[in-house]
Amino acid sequence: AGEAAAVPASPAATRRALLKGLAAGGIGATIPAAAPARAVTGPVAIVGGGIAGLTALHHLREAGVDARLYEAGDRLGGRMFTLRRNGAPTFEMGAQLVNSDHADIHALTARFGIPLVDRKADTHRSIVLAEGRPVRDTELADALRPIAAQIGIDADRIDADPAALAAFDAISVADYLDRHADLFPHPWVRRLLEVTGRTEYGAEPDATSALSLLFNLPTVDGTRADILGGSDERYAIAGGSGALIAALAERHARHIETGRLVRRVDRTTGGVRLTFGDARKVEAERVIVAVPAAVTRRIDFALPLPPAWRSFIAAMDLGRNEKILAAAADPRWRAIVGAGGEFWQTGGGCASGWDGTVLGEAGPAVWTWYLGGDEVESAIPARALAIRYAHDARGALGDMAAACGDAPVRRTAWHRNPLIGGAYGSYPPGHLTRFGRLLWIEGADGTATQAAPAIGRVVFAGEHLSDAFPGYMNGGAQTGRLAAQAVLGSTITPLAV
Ligand SMILES: Cc1cc2nc3c(=O)[nH]c(=O)nc-3n(C[C@H](O)[C@H](O)[C@H](O)COP(=O)(O)OP(=O)(O)OC[C@H]3O[C@@H](n4cnc5c(N)ncnc54)[C@H](O)[C@@H]3O)c2cc1C
Repeated sequence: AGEAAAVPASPAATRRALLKGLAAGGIGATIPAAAPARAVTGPVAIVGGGIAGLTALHHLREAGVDARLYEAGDRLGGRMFTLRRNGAPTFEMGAQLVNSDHADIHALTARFGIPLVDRKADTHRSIVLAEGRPVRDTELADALRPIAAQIGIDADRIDADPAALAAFDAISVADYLDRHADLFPHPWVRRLLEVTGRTEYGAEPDATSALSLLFNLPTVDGTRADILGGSDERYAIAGGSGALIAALAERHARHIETGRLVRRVDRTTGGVRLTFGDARKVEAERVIVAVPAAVTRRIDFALPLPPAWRSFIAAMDLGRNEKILAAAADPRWRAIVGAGGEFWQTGGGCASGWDGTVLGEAGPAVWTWYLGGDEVESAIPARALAIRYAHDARGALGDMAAACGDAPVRRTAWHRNPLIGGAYGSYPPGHLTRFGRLLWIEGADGTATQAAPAIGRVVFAGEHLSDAFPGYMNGGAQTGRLAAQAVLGSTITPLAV
């Protein structure tokens, strides 16, 4: 559809393999024993009504378990939030894009009969603007080839030697790029790697492990380069990500309570007790805690947890990303990048953008400007930022300022939301070496080969605990499914619809 096929890469498989390497190499924290798989008899409480908690609820209810979900806010969905206001454009405030290998999201949407819209079906292009100048595809491939080859060599070393893996994780992206300064034919090539890292991890290059370079960053093959190797961002949920949340909520409405902030989890003789912000209490046999990484430590876990888990909870954090969403009366960028293309730039303005229109329904087009790391701290109001970014990107996208005109603009600021605390899992140097053995790892048959988040009566879920899909809706749904499996003591096949 106008763009060459993606360069084959599989960041999800790479990350899963690296985590298995950490476990095999005996590096990092000791794995607490997983809860023995045994059928649950009493009620199960689920804390957090994002996709992780809702998926856990769904699978438990389908298995006939007496499960109940408690969400602190007055809205379900967490970081999946399609904002609809009468008379205003529909804005996708959080997650929007679904990859081809996001099996749990594919399965859940199919289960509820919600189509996934193929964003790449029509003509589209990716444009890179280097210091204001559009870069041709072959020039991009030539510029990235030396550093991509070096990353490939390091990936092979890591595969062969777990100690090399820890050494690689110990340094930051900035350290790695400094070490290989001679591999950048132009300064903008390094800056491009830095901006893609900010976008994907929400952290500055000196605060992100060099391992991240092996996951989502550029791949080169012949004359073709992919900025986000392997993350094909091919689909969007028809009617917005909120459509899946609405379907799950409707199906299980009688088992969901909103406005229920859990402050404390403690032990009873037969199970656990949750204490809410208003001092009310409920008891359950097990609890699945599916709140974002950064707010897990606001819950008082007054029961035995392995010291490694206490350290993990203290260290878990989220990167900072946000969207500036600008509705457009005249989406003239579609003639340039199409509805499925994207824009990247180094040197000024916003690092990336794409058509963020909620697909599968009528309504105005929306452009997404995507900010990461320190960019989110800008105190400039959303509209002024949108105009500034449009001006900086005009060399690639044409007159965006005129396209968006006076149409509504929204800014998302997830890092300021006290129930969320950031965008998605962030991995500073050394973090995965220390805590990689505490994540879920899924085997080829859909069962967990590492179930460290299942600790007796408490089971943790959430995108930040996923082996292969952190930072994605799919990581939330996958860990919710694995948590439900741990409680049920039996396997749920992700592709069963
Ligand atoms: C700007 C942005 C863009 C993104 N884009 C994409 C994308 O294009 N594609 C993609 O796949 N992913 C994307 N993501 C990531 C995706 O949104 C998340 O990975 C996923 O939605 C996380 O789901 P979760 O259930 O783990 O957590 P959440 O959605 O954060 O849900 C956790 C819930 O717990 C609740 N909670 C917190 N504390 C308590 C408490 N004490 N008691 C009770 N409830 C509590 C919260 O209110 C929240 O509802 C994006 C995220 C952001 C921020």
